Amino acid sequence: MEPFVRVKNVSKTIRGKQIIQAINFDLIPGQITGFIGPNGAGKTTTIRIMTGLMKPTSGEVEIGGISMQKNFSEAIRPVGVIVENPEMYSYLSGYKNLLHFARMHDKASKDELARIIDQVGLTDRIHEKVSTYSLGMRQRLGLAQALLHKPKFLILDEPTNGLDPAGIRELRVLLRKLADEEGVAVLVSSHLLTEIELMCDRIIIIQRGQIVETRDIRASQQSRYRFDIENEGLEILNSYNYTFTQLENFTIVDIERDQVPALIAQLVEKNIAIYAVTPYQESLEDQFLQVTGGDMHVPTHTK
Ligand SMILES: Nc1ncnc2c1ncn2[C@@H]1O[C@H](COP(=O)(O)OP(=O)(O)OP(=O)(O)O)[C@@H](O)[C@H]1O
Repeated sequence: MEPFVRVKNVSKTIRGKQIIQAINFDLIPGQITGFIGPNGAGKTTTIRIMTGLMKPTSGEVEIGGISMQKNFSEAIRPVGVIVENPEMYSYLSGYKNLLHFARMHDKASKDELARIIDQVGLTDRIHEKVSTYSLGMRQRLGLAQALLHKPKFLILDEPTNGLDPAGIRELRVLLRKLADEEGVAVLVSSHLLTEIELMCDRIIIIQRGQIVETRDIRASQQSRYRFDIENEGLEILNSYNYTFTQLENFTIVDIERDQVPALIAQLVEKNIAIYAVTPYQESLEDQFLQVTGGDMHVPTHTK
């Protein structure tokens, strides 16, 4: 499918310091992409550029085929942004806040407003003042605000900060629905890898201002097998050109399920002892640490 968002060779230098370097990635309609990286890797900077809060030093962001750098007001139209602490008027009700934002953006009809409020699960409390809302409810109101102008691309920066497990689950279900039913392209940045793992179809890992990995996490979970075999087996894997990773006590081979019997037969033919073969479900945390080399923190952070 054609990407809806294209980040093309985007770099940012601030006061002589290169914060991000020639970043490239695409986002596809209907896909939820997780944007992860160690502290200070450049996530917020990239997101600020993608939402027009910051200009890139070079490169370009295209949304729906329109360059943000050439035609910002057109390009930003289909973008919905959810920030960590959405700005709300706490002395007004949730409903009045939404009406206010609806007037600012587009003319969402009352029916549409009711549908969005229902979608984010705030129908029962929408006429109460925002000052009485929990953090989770404010977050949902922020999401409703972003949904007012029917975004085709939704960016969420650390969306689950302060949400309880039920709130996180609700957000996950809602994002899935928006992606599946309305074809929204979603980008979620988060530190919580288990949450990204449950929520996303794809991950992009950024480290020291560069994209170090783009991976389809749904597919990758089904195409890796763990082989507990004697060491001589590794030569056989090499000779048949399998892609594999040798870990401490076992080997992970990148193969599809229907290739497993053939590999077992090849190993048996060469008299390699096989102790076990199991589908390998690597956690996102393991993948992340492998890719970033355990670099969870870059100490130069001065935000
Ligand atoms: N205005 C600025 N001036 C100087 N350096 C900056 C500025 N903004 C960001 N940086 C630096 O750029 C790097 C990337 O910052 P950024 O906030 O994009 O990272 P991040 O991946 O979002 O980190 P975190 O996960 O901690 O929020 C950091 O080293 C930060 O100190």
